[in-house]
Amino acid sequence: MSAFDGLNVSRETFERLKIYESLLHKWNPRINLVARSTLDSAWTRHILDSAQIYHLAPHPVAHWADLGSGGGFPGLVVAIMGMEAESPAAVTLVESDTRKCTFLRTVIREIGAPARVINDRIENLDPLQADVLSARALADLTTLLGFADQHLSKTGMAIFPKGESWAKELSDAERAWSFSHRVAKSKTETGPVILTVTGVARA
Ligand SMILES: C[S@@+](CC[C@H](N)C(=O)[O-])C[C@H]1O[C@@H](n2cnc3c(N)ncnc32)[C@H](O)[C@@H]1O
Repeated sequence: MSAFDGLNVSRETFERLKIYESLLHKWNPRINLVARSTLDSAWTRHILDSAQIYHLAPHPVAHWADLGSGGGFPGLVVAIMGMEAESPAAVTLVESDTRKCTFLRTVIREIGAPARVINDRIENLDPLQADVLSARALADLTTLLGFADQHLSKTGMAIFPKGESWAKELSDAERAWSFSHRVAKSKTETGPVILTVTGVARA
């Protein structure tokens, strides 16, 4: 499979993602944006893995917020993929690490992506009122649902990729939160899933 297959995007979007990938390779030795062991397979492990999250959202989306973005996964991939259809129209990336924020702003500027970066802790922010909220490798589901309660609009959808312990996280979270969910299998790995969650409220 070539890098272009598996994505189902235009040549222009593909070229933008390739610029992002090359900046990731350039910056990663100085700032640990992704684990060094995953850099050689960054296209699959990070870019394709994030691209599948884009397709799970109910487009068109006005405001997408990505929490704990790190090197931009999935939020910056989502912002780049959405440029042609203008969905999402705006992306907010929240990241507490200042050096990672500098990287994110550099990629955004180079590509002209419709994203802004908030360099702060999630807990400090006023409600973002996002239509879609994503977070990859940030926290357990119970904690993530607390963030969704704070930052997702009432009719919004949260999208959380989860590892093999997802079923246990789900039953733990159901003790503290009431919500509806769907489970989609990851297309890039066997075992992990992507949870889409709506209607989050305290149980
Ligand atoms: C394990 S990394 C995952 C990064 C990215 N989402 C990914 O999947 O590659 C978690 C990121 O969340 C950031 N982070 C952790 N807690 C945070 C908080 N409370 N507010 C904002 N950022 C946070 C960390 O600085 C780190 O960059």
